[in-house]
Amino acid sequence: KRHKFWESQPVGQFKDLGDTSLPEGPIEPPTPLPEVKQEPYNLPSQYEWVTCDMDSKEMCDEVYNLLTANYVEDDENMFRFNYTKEFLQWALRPPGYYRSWHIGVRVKSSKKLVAFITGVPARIRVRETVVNMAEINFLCVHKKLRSKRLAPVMIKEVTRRVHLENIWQAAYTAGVVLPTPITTCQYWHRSLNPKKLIDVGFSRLGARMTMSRTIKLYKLPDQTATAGFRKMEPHDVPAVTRLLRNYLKQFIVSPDFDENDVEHWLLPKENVVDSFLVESPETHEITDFCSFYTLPSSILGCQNYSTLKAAYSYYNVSTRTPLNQLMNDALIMAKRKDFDVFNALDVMHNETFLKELKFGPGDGKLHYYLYNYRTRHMLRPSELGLVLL
Ligand SMILES: COc1cccc(CC(=N)NC(=O)c2cccnc2OC2CCNCC2)c1
Repeated sequence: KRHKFWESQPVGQFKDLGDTSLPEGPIEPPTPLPEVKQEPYNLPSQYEWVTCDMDSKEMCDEVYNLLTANYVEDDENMFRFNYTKEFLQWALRPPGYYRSWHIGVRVKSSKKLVAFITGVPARIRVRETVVNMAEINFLCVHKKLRSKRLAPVMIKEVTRRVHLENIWQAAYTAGVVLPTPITTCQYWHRSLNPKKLIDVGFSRLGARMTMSRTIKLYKLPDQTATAGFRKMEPHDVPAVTRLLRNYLKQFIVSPDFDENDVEHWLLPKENVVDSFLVESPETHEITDFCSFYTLPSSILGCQNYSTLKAAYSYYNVSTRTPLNQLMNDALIMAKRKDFDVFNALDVMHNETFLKELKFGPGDGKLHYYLYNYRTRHMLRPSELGLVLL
């Protein structure tokens, strides 16, 4: 399948895959800032660019409504991501964010928001090199405007605005194969509310399984098992930052989080992100950490339910508590918070708990990409320490 647009971009090309003579690192050098295109790319004449100020309630509502009706669906078009407004405000306003990287496209006549793409700044380490990157996300074109080639010009425009801030690399994921993934992850699901998951068609009753047997199979205790397991609090930020930085060192690609980043991305925020840690009752040392973010999905075409409440595994660190026990406590907390399913990718050490804690494989893959940065080889998912929203 020809990738007309991507073959023109500084990304690893399929034809270069075997070529080990190509060094790891930037594919193209930075452009001198005065030479970066100063004016926005041209849109088809009936459309105009709009910078989406997520602090504005009206703008946030418009973005939410566009995504709720037009964003990513599963392969069988039974579910569509339903990011909440508070989640979008959290995801798009991390330390050092640029409002100009929250880009919308309006119809000039009706002023209707019909497309969206975003970037947020992130320091990402690749082996020993920390690179200032943009994390690109929420690329969405209204269903009625698909295959009008809007996506390429939106990608070029967000790239131009990122270049204006002297940033030359980016990280993004997609459910489709583009030139060229740095790794391809399998996603897994752990049922928390199997009856609802079967009712809405997310899961199927196993062969030779009754509903009551299935409910019993996925039943979880009411109480967590780990002594010292508790919700993360603001005063934990320095210790959690140390724990997480030390743990992420072992992966080839991972965020280079500082205390400001940890405060933003990992302090609990209701209906957005939950995080827990283990504080040793004897020494009061923080020895383990687990977290998950809240990303509901709309259930398309179902009478009884309209929303699937899903938790997505975020960053987890185990140095004293066995990872399986730590993650089982995370499942117990997710169940207590009325989540229907707990999702995870096979990144970092997740493989160990996926099998043990009754996760089932999903029916799709998530591919990770770097823009303008070549890695020597493709990574195994277990070498990746980066979770994007
Ligand atoms: C259950 O509702 C869905 C609604 C839309 C798509 C999918 C399947 C899917 N594409 N899932 C994932 O991409 C996925 C599965 C497990 C963990 N993280 C994931 O994606 C995250 C990270 C990338 N941006 C979307 C959220 C499921």
